[in-house]
Amino acid sequence: MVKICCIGAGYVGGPTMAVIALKCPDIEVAVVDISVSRINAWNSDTLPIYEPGLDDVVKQRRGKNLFFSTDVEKHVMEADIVFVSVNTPTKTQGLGAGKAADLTYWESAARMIADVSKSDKIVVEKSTVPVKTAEAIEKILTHNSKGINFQILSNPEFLAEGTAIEDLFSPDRVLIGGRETPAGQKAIQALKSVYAHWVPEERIICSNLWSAELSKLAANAFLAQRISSVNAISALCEATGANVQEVAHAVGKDTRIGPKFLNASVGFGGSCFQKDILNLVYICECNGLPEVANYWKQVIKINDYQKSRFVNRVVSSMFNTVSGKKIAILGFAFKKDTGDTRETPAIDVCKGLLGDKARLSIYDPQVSEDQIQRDLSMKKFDWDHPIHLQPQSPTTVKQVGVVWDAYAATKDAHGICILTEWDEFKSLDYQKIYDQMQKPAFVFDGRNVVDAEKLRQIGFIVYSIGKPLDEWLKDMPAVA
Ligand SMILES: NC(=O)C1=CN([C@@H]2O[C@H](COP(=O)(O)OP(=O)(O)OC[C@H]3O[C@@H](n4cnc5c(N)ncnc54)[C@H](O)[C@@H]3O)[C@@H](O)[C@H]2O)C=CC1
Ligand SMILES: O=C(O)[C@H]1O[C@H](OP(=O)(O)OP(=O)(O)OC[C@H]2O[C@@H](n3ccc(=O)[nH]c3=O)[C@H](O)[C@@H]2O)[C@H](O)[C@@H](O)[C@@H]1O
Repeated sequence: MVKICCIGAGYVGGPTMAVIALKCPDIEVAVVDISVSRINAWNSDTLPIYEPGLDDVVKQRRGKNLFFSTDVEKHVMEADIVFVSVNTPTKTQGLGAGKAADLTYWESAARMIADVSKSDKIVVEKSTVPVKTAEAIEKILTHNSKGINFQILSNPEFLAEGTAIEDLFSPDRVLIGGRETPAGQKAIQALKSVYAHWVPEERIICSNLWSAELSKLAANAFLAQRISSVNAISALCEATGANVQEVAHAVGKDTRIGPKFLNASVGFGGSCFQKDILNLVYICECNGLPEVANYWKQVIKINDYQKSRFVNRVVSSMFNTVSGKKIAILGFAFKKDTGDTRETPAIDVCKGLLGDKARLSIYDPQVSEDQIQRDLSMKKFDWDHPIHLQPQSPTTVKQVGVVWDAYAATKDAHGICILTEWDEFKSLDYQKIYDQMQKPAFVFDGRNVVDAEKLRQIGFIVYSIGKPLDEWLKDMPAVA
């Protein structure tokens, strides 16, 4: 029986391996991690991550051909194929701080593989890494190996959170990069035969190592660029009276452009877009390409602009001060159908409002109070480290309350900011909410989820990203 071991039981390692175990009953899959609490959760009824459909897949295969363990070395030693899906955060100190990928966790995993291996192995980069990382990993593995043959493959993951299981069941493509040598090609075929259990052959793309590594960074950069493009247009829409949804619809009808990923928003979040673009920028700079670096940097600058533009709009609309005012924050996760808050735009918006001395009452159906408090007190990029190595927040942010219901969050509030597009926010009883709020009552819809006209009829002053402005808002320009 082929044995697979995956180092890193996170958002990628857990779901990816669970699906491989489901689709390949003839393969034994072990997912290992240094975090005891994460592995305990994977072995319990409450999985460490919320992802639609995941519980079912795990329950079907756990204990049969899917195992979660902290015995990292044993499972690596026994495996034929080792996936590495550990954190690759942005460096916060030293050379390349604020941009370059921190490969500490990757390097320690590679060194451990070299130390414990007693048989030939295929080592698969599942984490998103800088282009040319495979070369460095090869050096680590071959330097310490006692005549053992390691083949390195790049097999980046393209799943999106919230739809991870769907994406894994039916991926647009699976990308496998390897060395252009007979041994490299044989390794590619071995990994291809795993995916071929359920992915049609024409969707499995093979390439050289560097193309595979770079394709992942490029794909995320292109996706984020679309959002920054539509968000940039949303600012112009507000200034001119155009409606960004109508513009996006018209633009997306061009089959060369396509309709997906054109939703204007308060900004993109998530663990990867910003991190991967910063990484791309750094690689361009290191390769003497400052113009290319600056081009991609702009995608992040527009994203930061969009978040601060939103905060300015809230403050300026409310007579240029939110000091002491209660603001309800509906939604904290970086998108719907996930409890993940990594780089969520809600963090920057909340910090911006707190900077203006607002009192916040936050509700998200999937995010705990502890998580929100940690997010609001953590330093930028600190979140992207194994949980037990993250700084614990010594204090809680006093002006922040977390409640378990949208009605409690909005009671006596002056304004509401919708920051995640949870479906339930579309069908709230807004009349009831209006009745219990301070007047004038404001809704700032950062995700364009509410029916603005209906809310205006109730009496709300409504701001929707990229939509024609209320007279009230026109009179209160948001100047930083
Ligand atoms: N989250 C996502 O949707 C996607 C993430 N990626 C990439 O996949 C990689 C992993 O991301 P996530 O799964 O989101 O991160 P995560 O933080 O959820 O999981 C990483 C896990 O690796 C463990 N770990 C770190 N060093 C270890 C070591 N030496 N030995 C054993 N375990 C170790 C950590 O304890 C943690 O549980 C990153 O490079 C990310 O860019 C790629 C596609 C999608
Ligand atoms: O490398 C990764 O981590 C993953 O990053 C993204 O997936 P993810 O971050 O999980 O979620 P997305 O659906 O891409 O959303 C990212 C952010 O963009 C925002 N977004 C998305 C689409 C859109 O039209 N507008 C918009 O503001 C979302 O609300 C969210 O904050 C990519 O979609 C995945 O292909 C990739 O594998």
